[in-house]
Amino acid sequence: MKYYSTRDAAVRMDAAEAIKMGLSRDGGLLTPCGIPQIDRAFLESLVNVRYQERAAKVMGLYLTDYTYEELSGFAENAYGPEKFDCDAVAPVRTVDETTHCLELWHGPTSAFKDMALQMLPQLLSAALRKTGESKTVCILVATSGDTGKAAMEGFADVPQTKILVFYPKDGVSKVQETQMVTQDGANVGVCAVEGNFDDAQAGVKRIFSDEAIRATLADRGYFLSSANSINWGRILPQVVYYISAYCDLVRDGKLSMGDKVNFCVPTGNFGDILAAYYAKRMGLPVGKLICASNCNDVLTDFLRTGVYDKNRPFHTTMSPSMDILVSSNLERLLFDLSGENDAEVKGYMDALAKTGKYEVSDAIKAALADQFWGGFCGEAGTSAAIAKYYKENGYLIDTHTAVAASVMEQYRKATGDKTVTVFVSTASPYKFCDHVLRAIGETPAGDGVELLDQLHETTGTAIPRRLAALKGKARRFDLTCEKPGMDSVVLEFLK
Ligand SMILES: N[C@@H](CCOP(=O)(O)O)C(=O)O
Repeated sequence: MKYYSTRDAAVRMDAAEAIKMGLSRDGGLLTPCGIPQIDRAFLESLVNVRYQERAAKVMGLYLTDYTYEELSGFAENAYGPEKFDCDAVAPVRTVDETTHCLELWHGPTSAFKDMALQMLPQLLSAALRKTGESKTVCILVATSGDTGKAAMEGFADVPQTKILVFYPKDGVSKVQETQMVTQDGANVGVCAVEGNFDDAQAGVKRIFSDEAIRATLADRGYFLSSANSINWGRILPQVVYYISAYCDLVRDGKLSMGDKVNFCVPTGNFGDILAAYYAKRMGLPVGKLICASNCNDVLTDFLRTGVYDKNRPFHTTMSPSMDILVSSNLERLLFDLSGENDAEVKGYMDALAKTGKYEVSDAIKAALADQFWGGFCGEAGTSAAIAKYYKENGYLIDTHTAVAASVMEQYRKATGDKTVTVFVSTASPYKFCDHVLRAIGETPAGDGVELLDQLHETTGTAIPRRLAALKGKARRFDLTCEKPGMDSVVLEFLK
């Protein structure tokens, strides 16, 4: 399987090269040339096997320059009991007969990003070997809260790698910030940016395409790559859990093989819901893909009108990981829906860069309407969903999951669709204790990690082990920069 760029389909490379590069030189996203198809027999073969085996089999369809033995070993390392607090890895929890929740936060940093970021460092290390690379790779990350910590945890002390994370100052939760600034590892760095996530992401992309910076770093023995979902090595491990959830529902008698299921995904950078889209394109029986946003509702408007317009206020919300107005992975979706038309996609992206806005073709609008449904939920609705699930189901969910739960209800009301629906739970409620406590009627007595015990004592739920260990952990990083200063931070980090 070869990979090409969404902005230049003439570019061709193996998976190892694509994972190593992270982003194509032309600014496009590296994407598989063709989507492998799975059939009923393939799905049946996964029903009664462990998550690790499902992961190796699904990823093997795309990573044809990696052996099954390699992928299977990586999956064992990534998803073992020393990393995940649950044997099922990504368990599906039943809420009622037609509603299930896919819990993706049982990994070391309590967010869904672990599902890919426990895998990506292994894929990348193998890619360095396979391509005979002698330079050290520096992973640059922009985060709105969860990716940064998960990437640092995955890459900490991995040989031939360094990792530098930029997060929006005042744009992540206190627990998320504490997780990042206390990270262990000799090869890690983190810096707050005076701006929002879009500023941090734009800065990272600008540095990637700056030839002068690349040349300077090459002289020093470094090259840059990404651990954001612009890297294909981030998306692919995420495809696995949609297929796995389907297999669990069949195994547990909640679905018959071949029945359709909807997925409702809390969405920011569009990587997670894109993974669900790829699972559907591969042949997984999926009905609607429900895209849930917080009050940064650019995707809701886009899915309803075909006009993407980021010229609107940026809101800082209680679901910070979704505080995004430029959703990078939409580009891969547009590439697929346009029939891999690189020129068309490049046109949309150029317009976005110039005017902050583009309108897709009628053909793409029709495909979006057929496959997706978009909705958003504001702050009051998010709190109400947390309270409802806790009081009615005894189920404690975080602020991002609550957005998905609320939008799923909106979808059902608007359409009357009775299809079995899985909403995706992307983070532990313990990462957002203050908002979760308030939503269930408590007054937070403190801030950040001080609230872990209060949430535990109020709800009787378990504090994730690694979050509990943050209490009293010393801060290692205290760096802040202005937006234009990100370049200097990179050059200083890689001196
Ligand atoms: N929600 C993210 C933002 C970056 O998204 P990614 O999936 O491209 O890494 C975060 O938590 O940082």
